[in-house]
Amino acid sequence: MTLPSKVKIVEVGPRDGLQNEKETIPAEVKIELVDRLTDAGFINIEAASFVSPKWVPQMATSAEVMDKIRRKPGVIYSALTPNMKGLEAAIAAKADEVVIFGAASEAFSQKNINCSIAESIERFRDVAQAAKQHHIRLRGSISCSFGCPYQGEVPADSVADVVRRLRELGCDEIDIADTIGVGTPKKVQAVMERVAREFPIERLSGHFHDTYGQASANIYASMEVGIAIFHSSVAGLGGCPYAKGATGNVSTEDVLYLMNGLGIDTGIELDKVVDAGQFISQHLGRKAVSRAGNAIAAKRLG
Ligand SMILES: CC(C)(COP(=O)([O-])OP(=O)([O-])OC[C@H]1O[C@@H](n2cnc3c(N)ncnc32)[C@H](O)[C@@H]1OP(=O)([O-])[O-])[C@@H](O)C(=O)NCCC(=O)NCCSC(=O)C[C@@](C)(O)CC(=O)[O-]
Repeated sequence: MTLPSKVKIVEVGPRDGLQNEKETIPAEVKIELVDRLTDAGFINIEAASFVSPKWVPQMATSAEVMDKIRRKPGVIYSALTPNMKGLEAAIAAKADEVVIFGAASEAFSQKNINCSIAESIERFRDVAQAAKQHHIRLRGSISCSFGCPYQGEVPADSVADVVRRLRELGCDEIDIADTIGVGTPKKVQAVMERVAREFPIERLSGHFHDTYGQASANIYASMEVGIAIFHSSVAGLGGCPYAKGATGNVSTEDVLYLMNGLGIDTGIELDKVVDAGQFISQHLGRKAVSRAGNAIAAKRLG
């Protein structure tokens, strides 16, 4: 199978990457991180999450971040919105895109957003209608598409069912997420081929956490079956608070190094992403979780 000549990389570090950090990160650090990523050339950055601050305290600065980042024309700044309260906050914050986020497993849906899959779709219905009325782009995200920390196996048909429901709500793009990083290439290809029967493949994305070190292989395998949109997290930051032990998304630096090596265009400057990864890692007081990021940074030191 041929690989795509160009892929879209959605940078989720400022949200998925930081949401799990225990120490409160000042808004100005989050703002500088987003601005650095804007300068690196991303056309889509997930910068905020309008959820309960009791559930995810780190995202309580989302309104300030969205207000003070330097917006570049043509760049989509996204925010998670699980319900109408979140959507109203996202409209006030002038989000370019809102993300409704469900799960392919009942157990994770309950743990993450405190409702069943069916209830979440009903909650999302109002959010989707309001987003469309306000001409805001709508993305859907499906957690645990390759396995659930609570129920284990997740059938591809379960993922396809949620894709169908999100399609009916009018999603412009749908993320197939490996929340706990358990996916491996053959399984990933099977799930991607199954869900591509429910939704245009060019608007499906792969969101891979790297807990078992499989994310880059899974990205390659996804490209082989036609996926050309991927999420990643600068410095390999992150993990979902409701998936114990889940590490961060695959690092953006590793993904860009892979794409550059394959001659696949991303429009993003790897060196600037390495700078951003080193910036946030220094603030957090720990090394980046990125092989390519750390190797490039070390090489600079000579
Ligand atoms: C979804 C809820 C709010 C439902 O929580 P709930 O308890 O069912 O909602 P509620 O309506 O009963 O409200 C409870 C409290 O939350 C407040 N509230 C209610 N909604 C909002 C809101 N939008 N923004 C701010 N506050 C809100 C509401 O005002 C109330 O405040 P109180 O009266 O107790 O002071 C809750 O379960 C929640 O916030 N969960 C957090 C989910 C989350 O952020 N998870 C991590 C992101 S998802 C993820 O990382 C996975 C992903 C996307 O990356 C893909 C992958 O890898 O899998």
